[in-house]
Amino acid sequence: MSNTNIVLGDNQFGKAENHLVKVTKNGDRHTIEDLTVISQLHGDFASAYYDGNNEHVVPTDTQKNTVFAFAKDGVGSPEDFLLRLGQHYVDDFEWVTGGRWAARQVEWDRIPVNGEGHDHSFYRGGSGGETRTAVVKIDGDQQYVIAGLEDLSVLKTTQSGFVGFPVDQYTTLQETTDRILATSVTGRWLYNTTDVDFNASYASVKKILLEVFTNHYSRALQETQYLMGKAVLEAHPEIDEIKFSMPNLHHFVVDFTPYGMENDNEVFWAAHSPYGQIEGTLRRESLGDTDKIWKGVPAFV
Ligand SMILES: O=c1[nH]c(=O)c2[nH]c(=O)[nH]c2[nH]1
Repeated sequence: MSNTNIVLGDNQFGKAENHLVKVTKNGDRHTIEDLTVISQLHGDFASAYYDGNNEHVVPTDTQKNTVFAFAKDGVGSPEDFLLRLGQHYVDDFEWVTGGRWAARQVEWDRIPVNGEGHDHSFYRGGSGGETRTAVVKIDGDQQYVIAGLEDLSVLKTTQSGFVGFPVDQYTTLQETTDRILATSVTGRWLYNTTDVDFNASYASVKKILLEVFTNHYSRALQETQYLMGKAVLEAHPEIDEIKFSMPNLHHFVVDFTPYGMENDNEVFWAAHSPYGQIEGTLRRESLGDTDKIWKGVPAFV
């Protein structure tokens, strides 16, 4: 006989997709911060689920309002903003023990006019088309910060190959020592402290990812991913772990022989799907189990 007792397991609730744009006006010179925030609370909410008793239920509408109200004092960095937001709930509502707050931030760059960035007109920035991400989790007196980026598009036209793979009856792939390597980097990294200049750290991690992508002959996207993550951890002692998901965006050399022409790695068919999906975690060897921290964070492996 199966056990028919149904009990409440993990739960959280809040407001998603709070799209916030903060304009900071320094005279005529304006700046923009554009982020989409989700707020979710953890704590003693069992009686809401079991009995419809809402006395502990901080309304999702209030959580939405709080996101916008907190932006009045400026955002600064998504990580600091989420830490401030999250700690407010833990400090002000005794039955809230923690939660998960996350943001996706896009950049706006000044439109250049006569060689100068315009005061109040902007266009979408992010040189690689990426979106910055941040997640803050609070669990009692523990604060965890996971920063990241999504869809940083990179491509190199040579210095990449793929040889030495096993061959079976289904293998048609030819070995190559010269191919296009293209991917769209999604990564998240876990800080071991909150005492960080998060904007500077983000800029540095992005720079390292881009530099390492360029600076070696890639024998596989797996190797390139490892080198990118290793370089981040070596340069940033405040980061303990980094996770990646990278599509291998195949560029196939178009066969020109039916046209009596040669194609010397010049014309490619950029296939959209299917694509390889290369995922991995790089971490300090001494690091303990972090599964609890990553739980509920949109991630990969
Ligand atoms: O860098 C690569 N990694 C793979 O795992 C793989 N598999 C494949 O077909 N091409 C490639 N390229």
